[in-house]
Amino acid sequence: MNALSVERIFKQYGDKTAVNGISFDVAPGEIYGLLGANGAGKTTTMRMVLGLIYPDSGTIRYEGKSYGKEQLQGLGYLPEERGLYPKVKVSDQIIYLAQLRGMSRRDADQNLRYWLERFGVPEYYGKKVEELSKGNQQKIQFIAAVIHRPRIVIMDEAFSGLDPVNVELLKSTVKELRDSGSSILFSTHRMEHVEELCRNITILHRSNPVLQGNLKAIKKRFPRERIILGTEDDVKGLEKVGGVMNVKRHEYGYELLINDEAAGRPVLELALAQTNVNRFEIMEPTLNEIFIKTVGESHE
Ligand SMILES: Nc1ncnc2c1ncn2[C@@H]1O[C@H](COP(=O)(O)OP(=O)(O)OP(=O)(O)O)[C@@H](O)[C@H]1O
Repeated sequence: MNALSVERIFKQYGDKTAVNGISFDVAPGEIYGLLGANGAGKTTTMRMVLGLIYPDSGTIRYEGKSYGKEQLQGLGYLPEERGLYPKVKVSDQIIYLAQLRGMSRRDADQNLRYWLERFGVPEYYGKKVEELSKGNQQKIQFIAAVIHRPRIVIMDEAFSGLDPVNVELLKSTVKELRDSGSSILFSTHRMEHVEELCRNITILHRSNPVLQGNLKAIKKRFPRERIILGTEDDVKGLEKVGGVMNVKRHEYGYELLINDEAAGRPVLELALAQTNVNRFEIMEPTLNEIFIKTVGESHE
């Protein structure tokens, strides 16, 4: 059974449609990517999933059931706008939040200590939030979202404002949550994070779902338009090969834009006839390229 099933949800604010009939399913132990430009409808969708606002129509099911107290306790939320109390001690507010979600004080305390250790900051237990840097406050916000071991975690821009070391730390934690069976609905503008974490995605554009499905399958549907050619020396005549649209010289060799994958073989043969080739790859489109194409095209 799906952890989360969203079926044709709509949300209107006055005459502005914020979410126009989006459906998707998230399996247990899956990280699902919700993508879209600013204002596309991601946060509104997440708020509906969280039960903070109601859809005008459509249904949301949590492990097959509709929203109730038990579902609320099974949800965790990392909001885009961080919402901790600056003057309150980390331990007081995290334990309070965990208790609101049905956890005993003792378990909450134990979990909080585990997570602070996990993030390498056990000394924050007794500190006020305002005493921590922005990035470290974010770790505490992350702990607030997962302290009660929710089965479904909703993360809006989970890694924004973090340095690269802490991005890696939180990323590994998100994978750990997934591997322990939690389902994660994940929104971000950082496509490389989606490529690394998400199995299935929805791209929203101006409130509408415009591209949806398994990320690997989506990538197969888009043509390969780039060749990476690693060479030791110059290669002459690459721009004359049929199907080659553009040739860029880099430190490592060449990057070629092509309009036909069949250009690959003659490009490789031409290079091999002139020098050693240490890398040759007809690249899959990146999610970033797919995103720009999709959103650009439907914009037109
Ligand atoms: N409470 C509200 N009242 C009126 N309009 C709203 C409200 N909430 C959202 N909207 C509108 O709905 C649309 C979708 O907004 P939403 O915040 O869901 O986008 P988003 O994809 O999360 O954007 P971002 O990436 O900038 O966070 C926007 O046009 C926004 O202005």
